Amino acid sequence: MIRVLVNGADGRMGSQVVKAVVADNELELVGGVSISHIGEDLGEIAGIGALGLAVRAGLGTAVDELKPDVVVDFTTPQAVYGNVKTCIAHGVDIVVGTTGLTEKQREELGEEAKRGDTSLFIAPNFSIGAVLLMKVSADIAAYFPDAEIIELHHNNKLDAPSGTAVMTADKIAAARRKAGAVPAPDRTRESLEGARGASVQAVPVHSVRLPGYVAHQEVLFGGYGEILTVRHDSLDRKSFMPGVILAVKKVSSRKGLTFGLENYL
Ligand SMILES: NC(=O)C1=CN([C@@H]2O[C@H](COP(=O)(O)OP(=O)(O)OC[C@H]3O[C@@H](n4cnc5c(N)ncnc54)[C@H](OP(=O)(O)O)[C@@H]3O)[C@@H](O)[C@H]2O)C=CC1
Ligand SMILES: O=C(O)C1=N[C@H](C(=O)O)C[C@H](O)C1
Repeated sequence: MIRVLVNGADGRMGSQVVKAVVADNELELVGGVSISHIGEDLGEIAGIGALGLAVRAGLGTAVDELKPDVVVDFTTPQAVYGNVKTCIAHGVDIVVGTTGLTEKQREELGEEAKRGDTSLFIAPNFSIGAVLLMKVSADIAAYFPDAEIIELHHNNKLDAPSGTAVMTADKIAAARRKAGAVPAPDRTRESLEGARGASVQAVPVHSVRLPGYVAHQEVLFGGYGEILTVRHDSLDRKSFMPGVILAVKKVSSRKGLTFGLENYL
C-alpha cells in the first residue's frame, strides 16, 4: 500500500483526490492538510462520509507524524514552492498539480529533490485529453507555426495564464524550432494594452475567467486559407483523477524532477 497525504485536502481538487485515493485499493489515505477546515473530517468534506481523518494544519508536522510515502499538492501558486521544499526536507516524494511555479523555480526544486534523493513530479494538467491536446498541438505547429491559445476557466482560478496554456505554448515553440517553422510577424499595434493577450514564447495566450467553466482550452492554427482548431474540455474535475492516481503510483520510480504526465503514459 502506498501511504498518501493530500495537501490542500479541502479544496476543489484536493477533495477529489481524497475520494480517488480512498477508492483505490493500492493506496492508503493517511491524512490531509490545509489552512482552513482544521479538525473537520476529510471524508465529510469530500462528500463520502466520515473517514475518521481530520484536516490538519502544518505540512511538516503532518509528514513527520503520519509518515506518508507520497504527498499530493493541490494548493495555491503562492504556497506550492514552500510546500515542495518542506517535502524534500522531510525526504518524502511529492506529486504537484498546483500551477504557477516558474521554470526557474521548477528547475531549482528539481535539483534540490535530486540532492535530497527524493522524487518530484509536476504536471500542469493531469487529464489524458489535455495531454493529448498538447501533443497534437506540437505535431501541428511544425506545419502551422501561426498559433494562438484561448484558455477558459472558472472565475475562482488564481493564476493566468493557466499552467496548461504555458506548457502548450512551450511545446509549440519547441516544435517550431525543431522544424525550422517560423510564424508570420505580428504587425498589430495595440491601441489598448493586452488586446493581443499575453505572449508566451511568441504564442499569444488569451485567458477567459467566467463562472460556469471548469477547465477548457482551444489552440487555433492559421494556414493558407484554412484554420485548424483543437479543443479540450474538462467538464468535471474527475477528469484529472486517473492521471493523479497514476502519478502517485509512479512517482517513486525516478529521483529528482519529472515534468509532465506524458512521461508516465
Ligand atoms: N494539474 C492539474 O491537472 C490541475 C491543477 N489545478 C491547480 O491546482 C491548484 C488548486 O486548484 P483548486 O483545487 O481549484 O483550488 P482551491 O482553492 O479549491 O484549493 C486549494 C486549497 O488549498 C488550501 N491551501 C491554501 N494554501 C495552503 C497551504 N499553504 N497549505 C495547505 N493548503 C493550502 C486552500 O485553503 P483555503 O480554502 O482556506 O484557501 C484550498 O482549500 C491550482 O493551482 C490549480 O491551477 C487545478 C486543476 C487541475
Ligand atoms: O485551476 C484550474 O482549474 C486548472 N488549472 C490547471 C492549469 O492551470 O492549467 C489545469 C486545468 O486547466 C485546471
